[in-house]
Amino acid sequence: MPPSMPAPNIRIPIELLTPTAFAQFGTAVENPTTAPSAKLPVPHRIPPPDSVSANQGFATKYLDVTHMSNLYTLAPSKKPAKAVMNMFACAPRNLRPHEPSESMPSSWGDLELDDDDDDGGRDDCERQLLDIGILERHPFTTQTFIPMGLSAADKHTQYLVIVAPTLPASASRRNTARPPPYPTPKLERRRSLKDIFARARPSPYSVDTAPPPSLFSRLPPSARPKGPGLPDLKNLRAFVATGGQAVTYGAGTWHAPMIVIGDRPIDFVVVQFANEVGIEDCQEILLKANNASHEGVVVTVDTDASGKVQVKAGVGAVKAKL
Ligand SMILES: NC(=O)N[C@@H](O)C(=O)O
Repeated sequence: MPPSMPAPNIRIPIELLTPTAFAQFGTAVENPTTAPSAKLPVPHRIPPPDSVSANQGFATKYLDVTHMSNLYTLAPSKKPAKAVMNMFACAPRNLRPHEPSESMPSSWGDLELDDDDDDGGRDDCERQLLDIGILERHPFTTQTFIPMGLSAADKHTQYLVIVAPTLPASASRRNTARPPPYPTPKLERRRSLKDIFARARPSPYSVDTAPPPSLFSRLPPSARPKGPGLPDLKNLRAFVATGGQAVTYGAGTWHAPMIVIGDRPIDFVVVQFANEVGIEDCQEILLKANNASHEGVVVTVDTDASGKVQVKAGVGAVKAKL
């Protein structure tokens, strides 16, 4: 049984998955010239500078669309990892009917998500609730989900990418008995006095030398491990992705197991590193509501008459009462 942590009573609105909005958690991979979130209309978009012509001019090749990190050299077991491609065939989730609650406002503030009389009651829009009872992370690897057989225009089947920032380790310590393995860069070997004098440069102010760039600072920001702490549930985010997008969770990013919304399953090819040491490959935490009458962490899922998930926060949000 995975360890658990207390969960606040909180309802989270859905945002549109865009590379910018998702940057602190990993990468949203999409074709920049056709992605719905891009600012310019499709005919006015030009390929970004890091693209090249390929296949005798019949293809545009976008370079390095996502980064894969393998941090297993820092794992306690020292067991090497290999690159793996698995397939997750994900069935649609059961949502529960909307009902008002006394949840605290999400980090977006009170978006009137819990009133009886807003969208939840309208004929052309349905509001349902998704309970989030578990999060997980892969401390030593990125993990990329690539949906198959789903069109960018598919309105009936979409997927949710649910992620949380990481709390500082100091705020997390009292909650878990023994901290699970997490990559920690090795400190530079203490230098001998002989080394120090051999490299000394006269300086009127200091004899310190600049610290060596750490292993992590050389990684792109989205790929850097997030720290060993617990998930910051009050700042959990829920993004809706289209079939035209893949998503990479940065190493150590807390996330919910993949959530499919709609009427059919989605198959994902999932690319990551793994060394088959359970606690190094995947760490889970159960979210337990503080009190039996509380519902815990809940994502509010609004769908229109066609079943398309509505964006209620961030870029492209449709305000309930406009
Ligand atoms: N994200 C998800 O659905 N599952 C995993 O990350 C997993 O490795 O089980």
